[in-house]
Amino acid sequence: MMTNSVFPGPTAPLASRTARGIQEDGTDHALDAVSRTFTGSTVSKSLTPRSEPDFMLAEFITAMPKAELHVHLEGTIEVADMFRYAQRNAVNLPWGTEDELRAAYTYKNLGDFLALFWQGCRVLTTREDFYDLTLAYLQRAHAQGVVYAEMSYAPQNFLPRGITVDHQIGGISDAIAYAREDLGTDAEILVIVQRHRSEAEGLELLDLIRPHRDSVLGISLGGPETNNPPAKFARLYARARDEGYRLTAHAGEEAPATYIAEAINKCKVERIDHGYTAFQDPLLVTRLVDEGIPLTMCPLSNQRLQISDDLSTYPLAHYLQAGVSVSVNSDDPSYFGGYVNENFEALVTHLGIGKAELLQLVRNSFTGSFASSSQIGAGLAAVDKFEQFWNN
Ligand SMILES: Nc1ncnc2[nH]cnc12
Ligand SMILES: [Zn+2]
Repeated sequence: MMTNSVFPGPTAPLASRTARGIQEDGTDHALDAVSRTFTGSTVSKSLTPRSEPDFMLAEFITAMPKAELHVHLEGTIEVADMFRYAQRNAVNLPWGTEDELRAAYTYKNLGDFLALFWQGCRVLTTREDFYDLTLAYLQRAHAQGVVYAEMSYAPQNFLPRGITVDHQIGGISDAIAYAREDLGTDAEILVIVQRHRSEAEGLELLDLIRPHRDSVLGISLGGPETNNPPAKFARLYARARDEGYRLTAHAGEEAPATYIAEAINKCKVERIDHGYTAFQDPLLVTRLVDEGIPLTMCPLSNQRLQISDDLSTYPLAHYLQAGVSVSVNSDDPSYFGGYVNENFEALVTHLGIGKAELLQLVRNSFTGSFASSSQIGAGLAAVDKFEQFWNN
């Protein structure tokens, strides 16, 4: 299939997969060699964070085969494309120039960000827009070594403007088919139910997407978290489970750990998006390990939304050490200053993690996915092969 996109594809070249060897700096970055205590939101550690990721480590990050499990398609509109979509669809934007738009990308909190994010959604209108948006993300993800992506999007961002789910899911699915064939990157759709809307509206959404059941792998809950607890959607999740969807929810992004426990207990989710605040309840962290419930964490998002004011105390290190299946993801990459690899690089820079942790994180990205067991096996085998290749 040929793409009919009017947008230029991303230009980032695939990093060489032939480069070998990481220069260890004498300090082993393996977590078990590190003394870490975790109290409240503070991780103290003996490692010195790097001022920036080593060149070779950045190359290692790009070359690692990986899955991305938490990315909002609407959050992948690049600044220049925002203006192109707006022009093509005759949508007025409140920003006159790309620089003005970029200057608006500072957020006090999640609500502040969502107000801007919803403005951005207004430029997407046609089936072709959804196709172009999805393909542009998958090309970028492919260039970053992503071999499998679970891409979220919220149909309720578009339904009030009369944009049908047929156009939305149709455009996204066509781009997935193209990327699978042309890039070899596989992808699935997760539909987000907006938590500030009623459960009844969410149930109507389940009715609307039912004809596309085969194109949608799972359901998540997104939007403003505080005062919109998961239990509000318990019936919706029960129905989604009956219909065979895989289940996840944003929880513990800005709200306390009780929201994470509630998503697991009341909505029976299999995975948690973010889970940043899990550290507030050590028994919950143990439960995540014991029950194998993964967290899809997004460091740059948490930093830009002022959830984590200092990535050198980012709790991912603690969760990884405790044995939680935590993965690294970009959330809304064009709004938060980086795609998945920039998120990995931020962890190297601020937490001082090294190759062993990076490999564990990408293994978790496959085992924590909703892919079939054969796809997960293939992803893990690709990581094993990569590790052997790199070590020899
Ligand atoms: N970070 C985020 N949290 C909740 N809902 C979102 N929708 C898009 N980005 C989101
Ligand atoms: Zn998210």
